[in-house]
Amino acid sequence: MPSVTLITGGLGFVGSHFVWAAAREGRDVVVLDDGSAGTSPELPEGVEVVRGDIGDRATVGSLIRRRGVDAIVHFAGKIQVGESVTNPALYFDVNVVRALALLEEARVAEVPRILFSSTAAVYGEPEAVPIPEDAPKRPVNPYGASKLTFEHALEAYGRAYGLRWAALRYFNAAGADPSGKLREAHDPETHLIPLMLDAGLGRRPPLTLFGEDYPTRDGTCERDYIHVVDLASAHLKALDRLAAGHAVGPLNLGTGQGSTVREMVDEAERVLGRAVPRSVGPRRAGDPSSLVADPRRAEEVLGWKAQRSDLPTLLEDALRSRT
Ligand SMILES: NC(=O)c1ccc[n+]([C@@H]2O[C@H](COP(=O)([O-])OP(=O)(O)OC[C@H]3O[C@@H](n4cnc5c(N)ncnc54)[C@H](O)[C@@H]3O)[C@@H](O)[C@H]2O)c1
Ligand SMILES: O=c1ccn([C@@H]2O[C@H](COP(=O)(O)OP(=O)(O)O[C@H]3O[C@H](CO)[C@@H](O)[C@H](O)[C@H]3O)[C@@H](O)[C@H]2O)c(=O)[nH]1
Repeated sequence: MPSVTLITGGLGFVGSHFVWAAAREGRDVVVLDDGSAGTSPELPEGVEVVRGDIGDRATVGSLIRRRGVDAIVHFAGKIQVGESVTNPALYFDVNVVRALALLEEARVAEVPRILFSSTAAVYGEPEAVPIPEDAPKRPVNPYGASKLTFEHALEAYGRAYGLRWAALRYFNAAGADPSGKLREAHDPETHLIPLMLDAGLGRRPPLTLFGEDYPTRDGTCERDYIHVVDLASAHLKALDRLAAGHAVGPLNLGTGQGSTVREMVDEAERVLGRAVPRSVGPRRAGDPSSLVADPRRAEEVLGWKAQRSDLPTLLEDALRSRT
């Protein structure tokens, strides 16, 4: 029987890019999204979109059975670090309680494999960068804690029930499809790249740099920005590996190269050809100083390497999607 993949959160930033990548390879996919992020990206013709909650077991179960789903790629969730500090109840509800309902329904329906969007936030403040997968996991915000909890559930389901799973720990998802038809559009937008490009384009207020007293080379936070198109290709490879009967487990998806906030702003100014108005503000709660992936395990296991994540390409793609 041909494979059918259920994509939760397929109307979101990373999920919509994955839907296109899968469809371009002729894969059969169905999207489940409750629309809570308020985005409605253009998706490939013919892709079924079910409006529903991952925690609604009746909806999930009937969808899995009706479409014959044999793999799940689970992107749906709440994603803002700052909001998770002020409203942890929401993060544990969506990212843990409802996600566990999805997982349990998948088990009952005998779905053999699942890919999960995890995050660098599971590591917290790392002891050393670049960060390998077996580094200590001590999240410093409820967002990271909620994602790590779901990873623990996957591990336990794998051991007890033979579920084959991968937890793909993205570092900072960024960029956009080179066609310009998809874009990073969170509401409210909290991510650095859209905020700084829009500030440079005069569409938003000046950018605030959150802190300049971090122990990094220029005092601003360092992150590892990974293009969504590279994320999508890693997911396809991970799905194939699971389908071939292999275990995958946790994998970092990053480039291994960190960029500071100031370096990002400098590169954005070059790509924009104009200044990004900005000021320096206090630190944002829950921000680790430096998060850079050691991507070697993903490269070995998946035979994958980031291709479009160099800063000029990544920012040019992001800019094209906003103009
Ligand atoms: N953007 C990043 O930098 C980044 C980094 C690391 C990990 N991640 C993870 O990747 C995943 C996707 O992130 P994104 O940036 O595309 O976020 P996004 O907000 O654009 O997409 C999430 C999607 O999930 C949907 N959703 C939320 N709650 C739902 C529910 N209860 N039931 C059904 N659908 C629901 C939303 O409507 C949205 O379309 C998330 O799990 C996030 O934690 C993102
Ligand atoms: O107006 C802004 C917005 C961000 N930043 C800084 O820019 C960096 C990147 O911030 P942001 O784009 O908000 O991403 P992160 O907070 O690093 O979090 C992202 O990356 C994490 C993994 O690193 C994921 O888990 C999260 O889902 C995703 O939101 C951080 O140092 C922020 O302090 C600013 O200085 N000013």
